[in-house]
Amino acid sequence: MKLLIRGGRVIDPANEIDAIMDVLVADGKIEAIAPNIQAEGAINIDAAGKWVCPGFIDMHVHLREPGFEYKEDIASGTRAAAAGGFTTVCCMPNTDPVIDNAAVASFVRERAQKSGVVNVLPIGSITKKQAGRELSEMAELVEAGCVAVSDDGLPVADSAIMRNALQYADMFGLPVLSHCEDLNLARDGQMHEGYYSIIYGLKGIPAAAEEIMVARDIILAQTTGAQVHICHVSTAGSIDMIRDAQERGVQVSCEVTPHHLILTDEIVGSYDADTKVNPPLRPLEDVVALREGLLDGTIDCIATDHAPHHLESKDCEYNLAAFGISGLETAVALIMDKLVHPQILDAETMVSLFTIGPADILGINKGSLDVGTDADITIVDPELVREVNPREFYSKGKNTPFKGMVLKGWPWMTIVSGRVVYKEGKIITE
Ligand SMILES: NC(=O)N[C@@H](CC(=O)O)C(=O)O
Ligand SMILES: [Zn+2]
Ligand SMILES: [Zn+2]
Repeated sequence: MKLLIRGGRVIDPANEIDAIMDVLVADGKIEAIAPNIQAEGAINIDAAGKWVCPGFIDMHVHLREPGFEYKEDIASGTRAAAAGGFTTVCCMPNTDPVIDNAAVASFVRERAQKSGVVNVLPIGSITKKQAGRELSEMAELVEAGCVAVSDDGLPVADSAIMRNALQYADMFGLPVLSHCEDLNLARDGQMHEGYYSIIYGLKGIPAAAEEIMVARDIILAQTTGAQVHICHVSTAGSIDMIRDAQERGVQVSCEVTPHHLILTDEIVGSYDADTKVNPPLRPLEDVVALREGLLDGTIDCIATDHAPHHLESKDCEYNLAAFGISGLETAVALIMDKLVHPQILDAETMVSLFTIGPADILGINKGSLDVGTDADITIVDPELVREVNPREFYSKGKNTPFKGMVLKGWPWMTIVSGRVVYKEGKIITE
C-alpha cells in the first residue's frame, strides 16, 4: 500500500526542510521526500495549502486505563490524540494499579495494540505504587517498553529517594520526569497564590511550591550528572533556574502546556472548575516568561498534560473539584491560533516543539521524516477555523476552559505507520 501526499508545505525541522514537496509512504515507512514524485498505484492525498509534518508526540498524557476507565480509556484517549494531531503519546503511570511493574506496562501496551489508534509509550513510576518510599524495578520497566519514569500527580518528596532514582534511571538511559510540588506549601490550595486568590477568596498555591522542587531537582541532577526533565513548568522563577542550569551544563529539560502558555489566573474568577489545574494557571508575568523560554530554547517541548476527568468531579464547588484539563484535542489549534498566527512562534519552531523536541528527550527514533522510519505524519490545515466543542471530543473528558473558543489552524489528517487514522474531523478505523 502506497500513499502519495502531494504538494504540501513539508516542515521537518530535524532535517531542516521547509518546502513544497511530495511525501511517498510505502509499507508503513517514509519512502521518499522530493518535489513531483511519480508513484504508480499510490493513493493520492492532495495536501496543497497544508503543513505536512513528522507525527506530533505528546510526552505527557493521562489515559487513565487501567483503573479509571470512567474518566478515559486507551481507546478513547488515543482517538482524542489522533483527532488532536498526535501520532505518539506517552501515558503517565498514575493508574490503578500503578504502572510500577512489567505486568501493568505490558497490559497498557497490549490494550494499545488492540484498542488504540496511535502509538502509546508507557511511562513507569519512579516509586512502587507512587508511594514515594521504594524505587520501582526500572530494569523490568525498560524491558516492558517504558520510555521514562515519573510519579506524576505526586512529587517525589524524599530527596534521598529522588537522588537514587536519578542515578538508577541514568543506568538505563531513562529520563526521570519530575512533577515539582512542595506538598506542604501547596496543601489545600485551589489556584495560584497572589492578587486573584485574595480577590476570589480561594486558598493559594505559591509559585515557591513549584520552584523549591525545581531547584532541588537541578541540584540533584548536577551532583549526580544524571538527566532530569521538569513536567509542566509554569513559573518565571522555574524558567530562570532551568535556563541558568542548562547554561552551566546541567542535564535538565522541561515541557510546557498550552494552557500555561495562554491563560492567566484571572479567569479562575468564573469559578468554572475547568480552570482548576495542577500546577495552577499563573499571572501574566509567568506567561510572558514561559513564552520567552519557548523562544530561546529553554523549554524543549510542548506537552498537553491531558488530564480527563468525569463530569461529577468538575461540576461541583471549586474547592472540591479535581485538578486537570482535557488537552489533547485543542493543543495544536491553541498554539496555531494564539502563538503561530500572531507571529509569536514561527512554524518550524512550533513543529519542532511537538516532534524532535520530545523525541530527543525520550531518546526515541521518531519526530522526523527520515526515509526508512515509521510513516507517522501530522497534516495541519493552518487556515481551518473551528469552534472548540467538548461535546464533539473523542475524549471522555469534556473538561476544558477553552470551550466555545473559535480557533484558526487545526489538525487535518493524522497518519500512523502509513495508516490514515484521522481525517477532517473523523476517526478512521477499518
Ligand atoms: N495536571 C493535573 O491537574 N492533573 C493530573 C496530575 C498531574 O499532572 O500532576 C491528573 O492526573 O489528573
Ligand atoms: Zn503533574
Ligand atoms: Zn500530568
